[in-house]
Amino acid sequence: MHSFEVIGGKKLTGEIIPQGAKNEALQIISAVLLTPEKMTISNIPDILDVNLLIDLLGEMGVKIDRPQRDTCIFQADDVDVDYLRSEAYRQKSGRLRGSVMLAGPMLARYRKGFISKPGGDKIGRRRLDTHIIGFEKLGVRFHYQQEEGLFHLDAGNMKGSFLLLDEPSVTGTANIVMAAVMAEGTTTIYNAACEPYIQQLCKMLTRMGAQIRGIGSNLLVIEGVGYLGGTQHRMLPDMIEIGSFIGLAAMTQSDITIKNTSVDNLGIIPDKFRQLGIQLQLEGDDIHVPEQDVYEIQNFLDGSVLTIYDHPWPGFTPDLLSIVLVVATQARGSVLIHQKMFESRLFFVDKLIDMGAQIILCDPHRAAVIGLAREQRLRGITMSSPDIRAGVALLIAALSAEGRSIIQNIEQIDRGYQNIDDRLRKLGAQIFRI
Ligand SMILES: CC(=O)N[C@H]1[C@@H](OP(=O)(O)OP(=O)(O)OC[C@H]2O[C@@H](n3ccc(=O)[nH]c3=O)[C@H](O)[C@@H]2O)O[C@H](CO)[C@@H](O)[C@@H]1O
Ligand SMILES: C=C(OP(=O)(O)O)C(=O)O
Repeated sequence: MHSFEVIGGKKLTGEIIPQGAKNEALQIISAVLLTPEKMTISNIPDILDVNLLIDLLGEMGVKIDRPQRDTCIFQADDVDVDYLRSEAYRQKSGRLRGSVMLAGPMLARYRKGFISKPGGDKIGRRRLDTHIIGFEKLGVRFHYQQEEGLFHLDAGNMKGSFLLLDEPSVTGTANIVMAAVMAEGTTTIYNAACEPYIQQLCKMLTRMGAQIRGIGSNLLVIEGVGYLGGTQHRMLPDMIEIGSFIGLAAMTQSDITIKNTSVDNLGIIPDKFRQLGIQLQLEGDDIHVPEQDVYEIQNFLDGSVLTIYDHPWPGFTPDLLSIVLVVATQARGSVLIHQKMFESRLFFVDKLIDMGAQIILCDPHRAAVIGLAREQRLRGITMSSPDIRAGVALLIAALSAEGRSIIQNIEQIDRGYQNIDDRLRKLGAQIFRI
């Protein structure tokens, strides 16, 4: 188990390029199972979760050529369907959330699928009802085998249908779309997730020969086709990494330019940081965060205290709330952070409180932050990273703090941030892997 040693309090400067998007990569790489033809995927982030998924595909018999670290050519022309029942599959897939999205393409192509308890962040209940009920509406039969901890899915003859999802689940929508593109007839998915990563998946599937209308909306209409061919696809930059870098720059009083951010795909993210008083300058597709002494949290128009909460796209992503929370600890003013989707994602605030932050954890979903307006610095401490985004929030806190911090359990951070220590050192950060 590695840790990061961080000597805080240093201002950073320079340019940083965001990695390809983790959560897009997990969808796109699962989709290569839909065709026996070659799929060339680029801008793949070199991170634990994505590499695990690529390994899983390799073990299923998918041919993988990796001419560059960020590019893979996949060919799923000889897949071992039964591998998904093996103990090895259960072990590996249990380490990442994204593995659940192998089921949709497997059902489409082989009419069979298995879902074991997927991994991912332990941030509260993460149910799979939307996935399973969605498949069921397409005619898939399922049974849960308790001893194996495995959902067995059997598609027989999958038929398009009308689906009103009980919630716009991101991986659930991706899974159902990937199953429906090769089901017979028309599938209508209402209350679908519609974030840029789902849009990217749908656009790629269309290039492969799928027929999908309504891309970008919460109403997708899919006409099933009998065959999909190969294509090329490039991942968007990771919007959560971009948000994390904005927060990092503000909190450490740094001057950072985040390159090639695909601003049009960031939705409301820049505005949420602006509500915290952070200046952002858009320079083409780059975001420049200039050095700022104090940033002041805005109130709502009626003068009441700002609340920042998560909401399905185009609302604010839950994956950036931990970052917003940590950044608010050094702002002038107060904000209520309301994490509606996940029930165990705010508990890391006890570490920020130990560092000197003023936070009241009202309940598992809400934390009130009273900003210190830089009148008092946070103090470095030893802490452990509970999940991927809390891990980066703690890293940002440590980089801004007085003195030395140790962050343990950094495998959580490595799940989603590529060589973060090297990249931050290039900006002048004192961070060491120990
Ligand atoms: C691999 C991947 O892509 N992971 C992302 C994906 O996870 P994932 O697809 O697992 O998340 P879901 O969209 O299914 O839902 C996340 C949680 O929010 C709850 N929920 C969801 C929608 C809603 O309207 N109300 C509600 O309460 C769900 O019950 C669940 O507990 O989407 C999440 C929500 O953006 C992100 O945090 C994860 O990073
Ligand atoms: C919760 C996240 O990831 P996962 O769904 O892979 O656990 C995340 O990326 O913030």
